Amino acid sequence: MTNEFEALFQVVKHRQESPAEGSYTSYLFDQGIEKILKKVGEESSEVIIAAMKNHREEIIAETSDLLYHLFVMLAERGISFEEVTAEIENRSHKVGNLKQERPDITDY
Ligand SMILES: N=c1c2ncn([C@@H]3O[C@H](COP(=O)(O)OP(=O)(O)OP(=O)(O)O)[C@@H](O)[C@H]3O)c2ncn1[C@@H]1O[C@H](COP(=O)(O)O)[C@@H](O)[C@H]1O
Repeated sequence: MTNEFEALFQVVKHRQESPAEGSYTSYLFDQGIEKILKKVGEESSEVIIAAMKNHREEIIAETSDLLYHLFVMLAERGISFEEVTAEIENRSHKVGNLKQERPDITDY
């Protein structure tokens, strides 16, 4: 699974380094961070809507759109795929992440 993600990230990086005619990825890099973040926002909303509708194919399609646009954002900000996977790996050693409920305030 990580291999597909890594391969997609490599394609994105390649487009960043060598823009290609007719490439949507190159178009995004050319437009800049505001456009990229606008797409991340749009695609996030579309994932939420698809999940609310519980429409299986739509959830998968919109999640794929969101991941792609997140990868473009990471590349634009100079963050490597390995930095994110290292963070995920670090977290995998921790369990019991549920925050304890705050005690009720009884003294004012
Ligand atoms: N994974 C993706 C991918 N996911 C989504 N998209 C594009 O993201 C866009 C999102 O659709 P929207 O309707 O929201 O946006 P739009 O109206 O087309 O574009 P805007 O005017 O809103 O920017 C579509 O044009 C999709 O084709 C992607 N474009 C490219 N890739 C990958 O990037 C590779 C290189 O693609 P190019 O850069 O186009 O050669 C491809 O082989 C894929 O692996």
